[in-house]
Amino acid sequence: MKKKLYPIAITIAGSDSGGGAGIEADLKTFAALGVHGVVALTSVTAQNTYQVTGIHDLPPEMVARQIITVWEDIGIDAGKTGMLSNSEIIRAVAETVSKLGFPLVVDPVMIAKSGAPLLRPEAMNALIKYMVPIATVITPNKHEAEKITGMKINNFEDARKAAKYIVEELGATAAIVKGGHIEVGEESIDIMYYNGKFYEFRAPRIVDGCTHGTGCSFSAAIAVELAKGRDIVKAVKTAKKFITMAIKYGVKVGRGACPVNPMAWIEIPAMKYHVIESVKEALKIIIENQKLFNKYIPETGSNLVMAIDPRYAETINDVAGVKGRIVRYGDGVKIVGPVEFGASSHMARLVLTAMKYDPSIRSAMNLKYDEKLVERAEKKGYIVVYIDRRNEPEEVRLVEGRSIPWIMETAFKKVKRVPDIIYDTGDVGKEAMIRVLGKTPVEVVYKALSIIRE
Ligand SMILES: Nc1ncnc2c1ncn2[C@@H]1O[C@H](COP(=O)(O)OP(=O)(O)OP(=O)(O)O)[C@@H](O)[C@H]1O
Ligand SMILES: Cc1ncc(CO)c(N)n1
Repeated sequence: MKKKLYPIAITIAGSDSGGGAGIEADLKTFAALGVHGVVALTSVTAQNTYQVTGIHDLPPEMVARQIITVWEDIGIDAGKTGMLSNSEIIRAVAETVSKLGFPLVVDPVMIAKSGAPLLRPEAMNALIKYMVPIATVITPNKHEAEKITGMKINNFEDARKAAKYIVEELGATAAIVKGGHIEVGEESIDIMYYNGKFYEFRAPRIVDGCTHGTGCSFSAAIAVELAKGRDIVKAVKTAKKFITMAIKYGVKVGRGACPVNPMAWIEIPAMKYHVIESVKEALKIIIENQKLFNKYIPETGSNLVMAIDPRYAETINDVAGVKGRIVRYGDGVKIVGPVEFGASSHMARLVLTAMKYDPSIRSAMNLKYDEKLVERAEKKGYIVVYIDRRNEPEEVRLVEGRSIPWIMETAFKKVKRVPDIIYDTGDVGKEAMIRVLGKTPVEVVYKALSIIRE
C-alpha cells in the first residue's frame, strides 16, 4: 500500500478552555508529530490550570456525527478518546468506532489534575464495559487502573497485575498502567501488558515540570504513531520520549498545574536550525571584514555564539558557537571549525547568564582588549562596563566555569541592565578581553565592527 503523506488521527475528547489538556493538547500533539488532526468534541469545559468551573456535554448523536462525517471524507487512520463524560456519549462513541474499525487509544479520563471529576459516576461501568474491549491501547494512571480493575495499586507488581487483568479479563489489546503516581522515585515508569508480555517504559522523573495534560498528550502521541502504521511497542516508546520533553519544557502559565508543551518536540530542533543559520550569517560578515577583525582576535581566539530561545536554553549545549573558535590567520581570520551546539563554554556561559537578566540578549562575541575600542564604544553611546578581575572572589576563581557568570552578574549590578560591552584588563594568567553582547549574532558583529572601524 502506498504510504500516506498525511496520516489522519482523530481525538474524541473534551475541550479544555485553558489550552493545556483535552483536544487542545491532542491537536498540538498531532501537529507536532506530523499527522493531520481531526476532532469529535464530547464536552466543553470551562477550565484553567487549577479548576473546572463548568461542564457542558454535547448530545451523543452530535459526537457520533462528527466521527462519521470526518471518516467518510477525510478518513481516520487511528484515534484516541479522552473525556467522554457520560454513559450515552460512551455508548455512541463505542458503537461508532466499532463500526468504522480504526485502532483506538483509550485514555480513561476520570478526574482532572485539579481534582474535578470529568466522568460522571454513572458512566464508570459503561467505560469498563464498552470502551475497554475496543481499546487497541488503554492508558490508565494509578487511580484509573484501580477503578477499572477494582484492585489496589501500590507498587509496580500491582501495576503489572492490573495491566494483565485489563487485557486478559476485560479485553483491551494492550494496557499501560502509567507510573506518574506510582512509587515516586528517580524515574517515571509505565508498565505495559501486550501479547502475553510485559514491557517497561522509563524516563527520568521531572521534578519542576508541567503536568496538566500529560495523560492527554501521551495518549494522543500513541495514537499518532499508530496512525503512521507503527506497532504498539514502537508507538509507546516514541510517545514516552515525547511526553517527557513536553513535561520538561512545559508552558509556565497559570497558578495551578502548568500545561505540558507538545510543541517543544518541534520547536527546539527548529530553533536550533535557526540559531546555526544566524551564527553562519554573521560569520560571513566577519570574513568579509577579516582584515579589520585580524588585529582584535584574542590570543586565545574569539567566539561568536547564540543561544536558543530562553524558554528552552539551559546549558552550554543550548548555545551554538564556532568549534575551535575564530583565530588570526595571516592578515585575516580563520573560522576554525563548524558552527555547533556546545562548541563554546566561556561565551556560552556569558550569554546564558545575560539571558537571566534580559531574555532578549542571546548572542555575544569576544575581542582582544584595546583601549581605543573602549573609547570608541563609549563615544558611540554604548553601555560599557569595566570589570576589575582582581576583585573576583576566591570561591569564584577556584570553580571552573564560575568566572564568566560572575563577570556578567557584576556588570549587571553596576548598570542595572545587560551592557553592550563588558571589558576587563586581565589578571595573572587571564587575557584582557572585550565582550560584545546583543540580540543576534549579526547585531553583535555590526556592533563589534562599529568600534573596530577607525
Ligand atoms: N513528573 C514526571 N516526570 C516524567 N514523566 C512523568 C511525570 N509525571 C507523569 N509522567 C509521565 O507522563 C505520562 C502521563 O502519565 P500521568 O500518570 O501523569 O497521566 P495522567 O495522570 O492520566 O495525566 P492527566 O492528569 O493529564 O490525565 C506517563 O508516561 C507518565 O509516566
Ligand atoms: C477536557 C479535559 N480532558 C482531559 C483532562 C485530563 O487532564 C482535562 N483536564 N480536561
